[in-house]
Formats: sequence, structure tokens, C-alpha cells
Amino acid sequence: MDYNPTTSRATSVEADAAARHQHQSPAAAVDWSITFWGTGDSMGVPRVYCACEVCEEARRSGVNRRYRSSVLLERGEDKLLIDCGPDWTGQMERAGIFWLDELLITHAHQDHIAGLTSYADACRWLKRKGRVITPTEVSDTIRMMYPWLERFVTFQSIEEPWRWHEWSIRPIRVNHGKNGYAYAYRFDRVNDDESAAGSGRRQAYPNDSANPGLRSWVYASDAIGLGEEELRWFQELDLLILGTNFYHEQAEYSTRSVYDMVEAFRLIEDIQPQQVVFTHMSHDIDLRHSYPLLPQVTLARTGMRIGR
Ligand SMILES: Nc1ccn([C@@H]2O[C@H](COP(=O)(O)O)[C@@H](O)[C@H]2O)c(=O)n1
Repeated sequence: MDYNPTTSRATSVEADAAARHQHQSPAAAVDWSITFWGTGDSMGVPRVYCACEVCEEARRSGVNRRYRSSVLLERGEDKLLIDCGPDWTGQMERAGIFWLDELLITHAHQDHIAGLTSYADACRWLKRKGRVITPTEVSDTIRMMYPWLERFVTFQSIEEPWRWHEWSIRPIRVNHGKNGYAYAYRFDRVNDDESAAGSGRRQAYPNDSANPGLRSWVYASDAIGLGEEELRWFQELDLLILGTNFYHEQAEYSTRSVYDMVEAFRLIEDIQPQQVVFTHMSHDIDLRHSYPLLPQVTLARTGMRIGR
């Protein structure tokens, strides 16, 4: 996996947008990448009421400015956004993207779905029907919360591994602590030969075996205390993107809903992913500080991009 955190800056999203505006062909975007549109916990950073050092820095210079968690998986024109929280409109603007056909949703909490109302407005104005991919138990809740959405979006149920371009996407129902359950998604890249056959894409997106890019990864923004059943799907990963709200959260366990970094280290030692990126971070985390981390761990930054 080609992953260089030192070149991962907020501007990479804008650079992509600029490249698109210069009419680069999809062949120039060589492979799948993941861009962090949001890396914050449910309240984002800065928290509106908070004058802590991290929130103040986020207001001033913005290293710690964190939008609600969301990542874009893309290769050229193929784009899949995971989650659509309340910062979605600004995230689209910053990326220079005007339309997304498909959204994949992890769970029906506001910090992951509140942007769906704006997405529906975009569908309405553009007279296009969007697609919201999520397990039925999640779409049932979304339908109750926003009954008008279905006029503008189609809900696509995902219960089993589901094929999206070269990816097999497996929903994994994960413990979300006091907040119930959420879904993580495991992405496994299936045989390129098969999916490229006849598509004319093989030349445009060469699969360089010396540098295979993203292959198997999990996005688990909202999970805690995962057990054996869930962790079956967290094995042999080249990348784990894991939500960690705090470095070491002091609150009583029964009141919590997301891993902290100290707990995550134990998880990582258990499942041994090659690379790990922590996301869904609260104002407890100051990106100006250097935390004791495991060598394979990086803290996500707004706009950070993984992949080629
Ligand atoms: N039924 C619920 C419960 C909570 N929420 C929102 O989810 C967020 C929870 O924060 P985490 O740190 O546990 O991800 C927070 O914004 C709650 O308002 C909800 O929408 N529905």
C-alpha cells in the first residue's frame, strides 16, 4: 500500500478537484484511494461551546479542525462516500465535487446521516435519484427519521458481501456500546482480471503486483469492545480505519460507545493489520502533540489521502 502521511494534507482534496477541472483523464488517477473528508467525533472539532486549547486552535489555524467522520473511496469517476453527516455540504464544496451517485451508511446516528437531507435536496434540484446503501435495519430507521427522503433516494439493502466495482463489501454488525449497534464495512478487492475483462479499464488502471495498492481494509468508525464473532472479519487487513474518540477515555465503560486509543492498541496487537488510521477523534486529541502510538498507527487528518 502506498501511503505517505507526510504528503497527506488538507490540500490533497483540493488538488484532486483541481486535477479534475484540468480535464485529466481517469487514466491519470491510477488506482483506488481513500480520502478523509471528516475525522471528528459526533460533535466535531471545534465543539461549538468549547474554549479548550484544541478547539481554540481548530478555530485559529485549523490543524485540529475535524468535520464529522466520512471517507471517500474513489478511482477516477467511481466514487463511494461512506457516511453523510451534518458537514456534508461543506465537505462536497471542499472536494470540488458536485454530485455523488452512491452513499454507504454505517448507522443511523445524526453525525453519520444528518447530511442526507441536503443530499436529497441535491437530488431534487438535479432531478437525479441518489442511492443510499445500508443494511435494512439502518434504512428502516432513516426512513422513520426522514420520511420524505425516499422521494429523492433509493435505498439499497446490503446484508451480505456486495459487489461494487472491484470491491466485495461486507457489512459487519459491530458493538457501539451504549449507543447500540453500528456497521463496519470490510472491503476486499476481487480479481482484477475478472472485473477488468472487457471493460477497457485494464490499461487505465494497471494492477502493479510490486505495489498492489489497497487490497483488504475495514472502516469501523463507531465500535467498541469487539468480540470474536465481529473480529472474524478484521483479520488479514492491509488497512484498518478505526474510530478512537480519546487517547484514554476516563468515562465509565458502560457510558461509552467508541474505542479509545489505548484499547485500540490491544486490538491491533490481536489482529495485526499492516496499517491503522485512527479517525472519529474528539477534541481530546491534539494533532500538534506526538502521542505514544504503535508504529503502524497514524492519526487521520482532514483531507488525508491513502492510496495511489
Ligand atoms: N439513537 C441515537 C443515539 C445517538 N445519536 C447521536 O449519535 C451521536 C453519538 O455519538 P458517538 O460518539 O457514540 O458516535 C451523537 O451525535 C448523538 O446525538 C443519534 O443520532 N441517535
